[in-house]
Amino acid sequence: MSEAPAMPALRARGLVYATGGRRLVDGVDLDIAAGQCTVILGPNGAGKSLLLRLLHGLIRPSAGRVTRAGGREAMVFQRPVMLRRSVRSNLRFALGVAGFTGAARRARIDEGLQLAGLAALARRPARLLSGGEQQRLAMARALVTDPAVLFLDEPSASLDPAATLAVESLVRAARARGVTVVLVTHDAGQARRLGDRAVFLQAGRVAEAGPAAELLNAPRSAPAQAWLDGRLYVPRDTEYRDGRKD
Ligand SMILES: Nc1ncnc2c1ncn2[C@@H]1O[C@H](COP(=O)(O)OP(=O)(O)OP(=O)(O)O)[C@@H](O)[C@H]1O
Repeated sequence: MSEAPAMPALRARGLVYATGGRRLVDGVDLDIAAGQCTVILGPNGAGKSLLLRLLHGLIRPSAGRVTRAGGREAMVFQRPVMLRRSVRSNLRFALGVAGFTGAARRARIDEGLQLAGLAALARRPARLLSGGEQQRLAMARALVTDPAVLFLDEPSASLDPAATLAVESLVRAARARGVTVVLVTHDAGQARRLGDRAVFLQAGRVAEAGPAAELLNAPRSAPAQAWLDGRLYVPRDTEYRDGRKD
């Protein structure tokens, strides 16, 4: 018996983002599997953050389109954006924007404090928390609104190893709740720990996509192989300014 393939949470077709005459995202076709964690990998400047913003709808594509299965979406950035209010108020405000009121909101505030491990600091101004605590709060604030899709742009890039693991356990909590996670990371170890699927971007294009374990353990494309080996990938037809060729 053949199973009907699950409807993707997001589908990008022919996605282009061009500015200043450069195609920074250059014809991306991608299905983001529902309920899974997709990691987006690639070197600096490959277009990972732009692709994430296009998928989330924060920026408009120059060409192509994103279709979505529906539901609420939330995004967490590398540097958490905290309101100048208490930890509790940050949760309260996000829940209000998402339409939760009354007892349901109060219950979710408590849940968020537990998720973030910040119940003891509920009344503290959020901006006085450590970077790791702020990022846990940002993740919990996103999760308590029950998003269908959670976009994460290098959520642990500025954090130490312990704080990174705390953020990763919140990603697992999201995944366990059935949230579709799309995670941009520079950390191959993190991609291995969290990724179900992986997409490798190079110069705005998908160089390779597939199950995360396969892409990370046995990459087929030269750019992904070079990145995993810690080498600089230089396309064969690259011309150097001094006239030498690769
Ligand atoms: N609004 C913009 N206008 C012009 N160029 C931009 C804009 N946003 C990003 N870029 C450029 O587009 C390219 C891709 O940027 P992007 O931030 O998506 O890369 P990235 O893969 O996330 O990189 P990094 O790993 O360094 O964060 C870079 O060369 C960047 O300088």
